[in-house]
Amino acid sequence: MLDVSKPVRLKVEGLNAYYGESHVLHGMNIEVGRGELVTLLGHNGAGKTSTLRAIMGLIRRNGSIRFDGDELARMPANRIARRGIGYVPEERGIFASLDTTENLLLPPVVKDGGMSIAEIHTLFPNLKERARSPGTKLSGGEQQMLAMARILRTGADFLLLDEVTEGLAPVIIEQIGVVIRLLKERGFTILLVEQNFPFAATVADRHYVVESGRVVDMVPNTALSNPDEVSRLHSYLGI
Ligand SMILES: Nc1ncnc2c1ncn2[C@@H]1O[C@H](COP(=O)(O)OP(=O)(O)OP(=O)(O)O)[C@@H](O)[C@H]1O
Repeated sequence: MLDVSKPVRLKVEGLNAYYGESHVLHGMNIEVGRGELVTLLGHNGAGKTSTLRAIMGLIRRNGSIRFDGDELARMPANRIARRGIGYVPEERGIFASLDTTENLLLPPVVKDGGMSIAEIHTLFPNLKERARSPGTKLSGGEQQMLAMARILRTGADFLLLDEVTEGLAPVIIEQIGVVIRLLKERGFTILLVEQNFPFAATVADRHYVVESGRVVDMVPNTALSNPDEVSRLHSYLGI
């Protein structure tokens, strides 16, 4: 259940989205309360990434996307980013020709309260050590940390994170988990797309299960102490 003590920041209702003629989201419904961490789980091609893209205005969509009381569904992408929503795409988007610090400084600041470079270096010590390394020389884990870090500098306080653990070693996944829990403690609100369910269960408040472009179930993380709930979730995910 949505924690009623937390005001809703994001309310997606009846969201449809399209790539050209291809209709990929079929009435998605999602709510994320202030300070919550909510995941989108589901098979490849279920529509998780497309949901994040539709929220950001990067693909054609209709339906309702209320964010902090404003309707985003008809807003262009550049205005949506300025509302304080930070998107970390699966492909990370690190510029190979720029070094770590140049990549870090690239996205424009959209809101007060963003992290300073010093704070970012405390959170991600690797990025300090690698400050002058070109993007191409960073490991997958360092690239992922950089992709998250540069959004934290912009002042965005609502994060859309797409598969931040994909292809990373367990020790790096653990570090990313520490950072995500710390961000939550600092009041960030996070919508996380994950294939790695064991990881998702260590950071999330609730999980939405996505199938064929719609939400088919919602499971609070606290319910996972019940083995029946775990096997229900596993059966959706084919674990
Ligand atoms: N650029 C694109 N052009 C056309 N169709 C696309 C494009 N990107 C995704 N799709 C289609 O949209 C549907 C939803 O894909 P989406 O990437 O949102 O799924 P996902 O749940 O994020 O899975 P994955 O983990 O594989 O990214 C799929 O049928 C996919 O083939």
